[in-house]
Amino acid sequence: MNTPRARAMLFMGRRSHQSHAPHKHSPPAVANDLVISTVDENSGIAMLTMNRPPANSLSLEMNEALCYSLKTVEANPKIQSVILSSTNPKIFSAGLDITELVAPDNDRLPRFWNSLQQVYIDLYGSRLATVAAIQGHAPAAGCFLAMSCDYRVMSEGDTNNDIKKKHVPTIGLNETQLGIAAPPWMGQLLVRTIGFRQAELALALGTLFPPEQALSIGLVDDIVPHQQVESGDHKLVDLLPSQIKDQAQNSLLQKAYTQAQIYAKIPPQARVASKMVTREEHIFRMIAKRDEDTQHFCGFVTQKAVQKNLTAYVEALKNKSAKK
Ligand SMILES: CC/C=C\C/C=C\C/C=C\CC/C=C/CC(=O)SCCNC(=O)CCNC(=O)[C@H](O)C(C)(C)COP(=O)(O)OP(=O)(O)OC[C@H]1O[C@@H](n2cnc3c(N)ncnc32)[C@H](O)[C@@H]1OP(=O)(O)O
Repeated sequence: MNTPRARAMLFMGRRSHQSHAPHKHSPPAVANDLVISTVDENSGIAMLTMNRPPANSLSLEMNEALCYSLKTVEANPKIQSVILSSTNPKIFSAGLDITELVAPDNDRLPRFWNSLQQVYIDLYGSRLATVAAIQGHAPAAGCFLAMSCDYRVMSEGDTNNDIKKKHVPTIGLNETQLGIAAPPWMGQLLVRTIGFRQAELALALGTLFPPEQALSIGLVDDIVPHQQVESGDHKLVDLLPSQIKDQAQNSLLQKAYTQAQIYAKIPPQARVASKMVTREEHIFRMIAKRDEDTQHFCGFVTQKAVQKNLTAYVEALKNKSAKK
C-alpha cells in the first residue's frame, strides 16, 4: 500500500484504497444540496459550502457528499485551492450526526464510519490547498474537518454587549464530555496541530476553545473580527449562489480567500510534495488499520453504557433547542 505509486495516487486526488470506497463516480443523490460547490477557474479557487441544516452534522450522506464534492473539484486541473465553509453563520459543523450513533443499524454503522474515514483520507490528503473558514461552532468532528485543512481562519464571533446577540464560537475535540473518545487518528490530528501536552489536556477534558485561545495554542491560524466588508473584492463572490452571497462579504471569507490566493500562487508540485512530507505517513498508518478502527468503533459505540450516555446527550440537545 505504501508504495510510491499509492502515495502519488493519494495526493493526486485519486483514491488508492478502493475496497472501502463509499461512492462510485455518480454523485450521491443529494450531494448538490448538502455541499454547495462554487468554482472560479480564473483564480484557481473553489469553495465548498456545507449546507445540512440545522447544524451541518456529519451523517453518512453528508460524508459522501463532502468526498464527492472535493473529488469533483480536485478533478479540475485549473483549481489549486478550496475554501471549506458553512451556510450556517453560527455553526461550522456540529460534528458527527449523533443520531447515527444512537440505537444504530448494524449494517449502516460500519458504512457510516467508513464514510468518515474517507473524509479524513480525501481531505487531509487532498492535492488542493484547503482553507477552513470557521464562522461558527466546530466541536468534535467539526474540529476534525477544520484540522484536516491546511489553514484555519476563525471568526471572533459577535461579541455584542446585548446578550441575545452575543455569539462566541468554539472549537475542539469534546468527545469525552459525551462519554466517548475521539478515534486515535482524530486525536493524533490534534497532537499534530497543537502539540503533545496541550492535546493531552484538551482530549482528556474535552475542551472547546473560544477563538482567541484557539489562536494562542495554534488550533487556528488566524482570527478575524465579526464584521461585514463593503463588498467582496474577489470574483468568487459573483459566482456564489444567492443563499451564501451575503456571507461572502464578511471579513472571514475575505481572509480565507486571501489565504487561498497565496496558496494558489505556489507551484503546485512543490506545494503537494511538501504536504506529503508531513501527512502521508499519518494517512497510511490509518489506512493500514482501517478495518480494525471500524470494528473498534462499532464495538465501542454499541456498548450499553455508551448508548446510555449518547441517548442522554441527544435528549439534552433536543431539550435545549426546544427551550429556545
Ligand atoms: C477506547 C476508545 C478507543 C477508540 C475509540 C474508537 C472509536 C471511537 C468511538 C467513538 C468516536 C465517535 C467520535 C465522535 C466525534 C463527534 O463528532 S461526536 C458529536 C459531537 N458533537 C457535539 O457534541 C455537538 C453537539 N451540538 C452542540 O453542542 C450545539 O448544537 C452547537 C454548539 C453545535 C450549536 O449550538 P446552538 O447554536 O445553540 O444549536 P442547538 O444546540 O440548538 O442545535 C440546533 C439543532 O441541531 C441539532 N444538533 C446539534 N448538534 C448535533 C449533532 N452533533 N448531531 C445531530 N444533531 C445535532 C440539535 O439537536 C438541534 O436540533 P433541533 O432544533 O432540536 O431539531
